Amino acid sequence: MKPVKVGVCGLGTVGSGTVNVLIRNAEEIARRTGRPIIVEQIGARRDNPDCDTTGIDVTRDIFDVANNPEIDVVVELIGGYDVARELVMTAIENGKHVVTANKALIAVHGNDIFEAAKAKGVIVAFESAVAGGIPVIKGIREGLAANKINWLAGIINGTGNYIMTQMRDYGRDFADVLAEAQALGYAEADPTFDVEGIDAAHKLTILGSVAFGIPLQFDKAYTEGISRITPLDIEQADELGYVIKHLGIARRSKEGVELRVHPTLIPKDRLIANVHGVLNAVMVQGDAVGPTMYYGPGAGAEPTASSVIADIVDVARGMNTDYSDRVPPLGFTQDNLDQNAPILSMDDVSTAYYVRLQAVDRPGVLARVATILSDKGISIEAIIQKEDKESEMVPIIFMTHQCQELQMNEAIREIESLVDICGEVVRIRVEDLDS
Ligand SMILES: NC(=O)c1ccc[n+]([C@@H]2O[C@H](COP(=O)([O-])OP(=O)(O)OC[C@H]3O[C@@H](n4cnc5c(N)ncnc54)[C@H](O)[C@@H]3O)[C@@H](O)[C@H]2O)c1
Ligand SMILES: N[C@@H](CCO)C(=O)O
Ligand code: NA
Repeated sequence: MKPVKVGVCGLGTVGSGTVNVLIRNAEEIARRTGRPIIVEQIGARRDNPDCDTTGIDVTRDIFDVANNPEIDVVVELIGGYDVARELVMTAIENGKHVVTANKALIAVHGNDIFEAAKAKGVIVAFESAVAGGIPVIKGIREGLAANKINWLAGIINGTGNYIMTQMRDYGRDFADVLAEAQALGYAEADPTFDVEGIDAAHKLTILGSVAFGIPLQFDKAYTEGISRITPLDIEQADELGYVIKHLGIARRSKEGVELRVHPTLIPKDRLIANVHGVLNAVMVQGDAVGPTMYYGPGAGAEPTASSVIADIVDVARGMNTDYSDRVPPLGFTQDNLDQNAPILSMDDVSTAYYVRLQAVDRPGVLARVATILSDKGISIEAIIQKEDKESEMVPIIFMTHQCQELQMNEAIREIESLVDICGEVVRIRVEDLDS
């Protein structure tokens, strides 16, 4: 059979990993596809010492690849929004299939890209864009196709999980661990995307669309990062039987769809609470199957290449079929996407909370705070008051039952205005993730 000719654009961490694994495992991959997959051309600004490109045509202009009539599949691994969009649209316009690891691109421009791909009858595949090496897109889109999915929750940024794990287990400094994650090739070109939850929100947007059959709506996802998590809260959570994880949560109810990324307290005995370092995990709850979990490396050259190549294999198998016989990009046919499902604002979301405040150690303070919470209809599950003999300030922690975020925000504003409360009230959402 004719070989499938691939053009790889971008020869950084993922690009070099992809070329290396395609060459190393060429025989094993061809045993699966029934025909060879060949790296026909590479578009790279510069050579990469981690990748031997001997015998491969290397061009400095990635658009040479998108316009090369020999090429069947353009693999976009340059990252970013604008040039990547232009490259992918050019490739589609030229009738080429596209594989991309770029979650920013799919989350923000995916609806247009999928429409263009449909018009041209080409495949756009993006398994590596979410949770690196874990086949979670395929797992949800194909493996759970029988289910009505109720919710999913995932640790979907390897860099962030790596930082939080190193801070918690070794007391290491945030900036040091971030620099290490960058050196290991885990971080985004702009690492604030990792730390402030933007990368996780890109991935969550994609997961939500694949789970619920809704258009991609990154602009409506709520995003909160990990940069304000303190060692004190990590320690307090631990004492209370919780781990703090940076989660992306998508939930569907009759009110609408929740799409939110934020630090979250999870009971220590949940499997997902024990996912550490660069590892990622996504829990998905389907009505027929119940809770499931997908686990593995969320970043890094070859784990990500593993998913990029799985997509190339899918293209090799599907490229000669009719468009309507293929798995649609989001797993639901494009004309059956639910255009009207509202994405809830964070004010309308209900969760339980961990609330920590610093109060002057004077009689009546605790009662005043409890009264504010109760006036807002927030019921308290536990109060923990710490003694600090060195200071006249005491830390107080409230664990609450579920309440609406709007009520909690109002309560926090009132608590912060009390004279005996010092500084900002810390609030971290709590999720049980039990069923
Ligand atoms: N690193 C990971 O673990 C990982 C995992 C999953 C997904 N991704 C995604 O994969 C993509 C690539 O990430 P990476 O970590 O390999 O980044 P990287 O910075 O290591 O590599 C990107 C490469 O593309 C090149 N490039 C950028 N613009 C170019 C242009 N116009 N012409 C030619 N070359 C250009 C850069 O010079 C660089 O070598 C991103 O979308 C990223 O979000 C990365
Ligand atoms: N920067 C991303 C790469 C994988 O998508 C992460 O750390 O998870
Ligand atoms: Na994946």
